Amino acid sequence: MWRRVASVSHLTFAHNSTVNKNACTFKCWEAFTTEIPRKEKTTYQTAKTPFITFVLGGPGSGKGTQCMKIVENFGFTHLSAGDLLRREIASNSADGIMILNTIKEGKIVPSELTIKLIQKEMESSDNYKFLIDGFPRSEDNRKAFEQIFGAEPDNVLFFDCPEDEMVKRVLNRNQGRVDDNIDTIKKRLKVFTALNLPVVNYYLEKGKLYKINGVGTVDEIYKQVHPVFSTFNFENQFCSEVLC
Ligand SMILES: Nc1ncnc2c1ncn2[C@@H]1O[C@H](COP(=O)(O)OP(=O)(O)O)[C@@H](O)[C@H]1O
Ligand SMILES: Nc1ccn([C@@H]2O[C@H](COP(=O)(O)OP(=O)(O)O)[C@@H](O)[C@H]2O)c(=O)n1
Ligand SMILES: [Mg+2]
Repeated sequence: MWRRVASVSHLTFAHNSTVNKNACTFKCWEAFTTEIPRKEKTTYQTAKTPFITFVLGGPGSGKGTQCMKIVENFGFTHLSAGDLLRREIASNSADGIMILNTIKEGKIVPSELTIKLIQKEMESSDNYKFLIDGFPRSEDNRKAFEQIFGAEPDNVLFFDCPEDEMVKRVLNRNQGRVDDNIDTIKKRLKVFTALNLPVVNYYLEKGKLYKINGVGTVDEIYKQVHPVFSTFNFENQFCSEVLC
């Protein structure tokens, strides 16, 4: 029988990443000593190192839709940067108006703000597998994430979809979003090409990018996505050190 004894602000990042322990959260679990005698070796099950996937693609390329399927099949926690920003607007926070105006213009919200929202979600999660959807949307987003978290993603999905298909999907999305109109979509597509594609190329050069053809049915597209995750043995992704 296991019980959670600590949830402190450290997440240990992937084995191949620089570790900034102050940025994150880990959970440790300890056996009830009354019920299970302590063994010589260790009685601790250490936290699993976070597994981070960035999910990139233009507006309407299907990021959110495919993330839902990855969640169902692989138990990831889905963090959509856009959803977190919209939640911030809805909560009437001090930054709400600025975020709303930025989204209406199809521009990028200051990186520190978006990262703070992502970080908060990760710290309060019991999970260690995260899909970070719609982030990083610029080189500034990417560099700020690396600086603040001291870590890089384990892998990056990129949904490659022609503009006319993306426009069609966004205009039919019907979620009442302030940016799902033709004027804002045109601006978002320009921002995507100018600011997000350099991030895609950065991860391509690093060998971390999985380019997915974003045209086809949801299931056809997911058939390309599934093998990206089925090759990982998540169960063995433990911390390399004893943390508590
Ligand atoms: N393969 C697909 N074919 C047709 N429509 C799709 C497909 N994938 C997603 N959609 C629809 O397109 C819209 C945009 O998808 P979404 O997942 O929200 O994209 P993104 O998060 O990249 O903006 C949604 O209404 C969604 O239901
Ligand atoms: N990293 C991010 C992600 C989104 N955003 C803003 O939020 C908007 C909507 O993002 P989203 O990811 O929900 O959009 P979709 O690609 O899902 O259509 C973007 O157009 C940006 O204005 C941002 O500023 N920075
Ligand atoms: Mg989305």
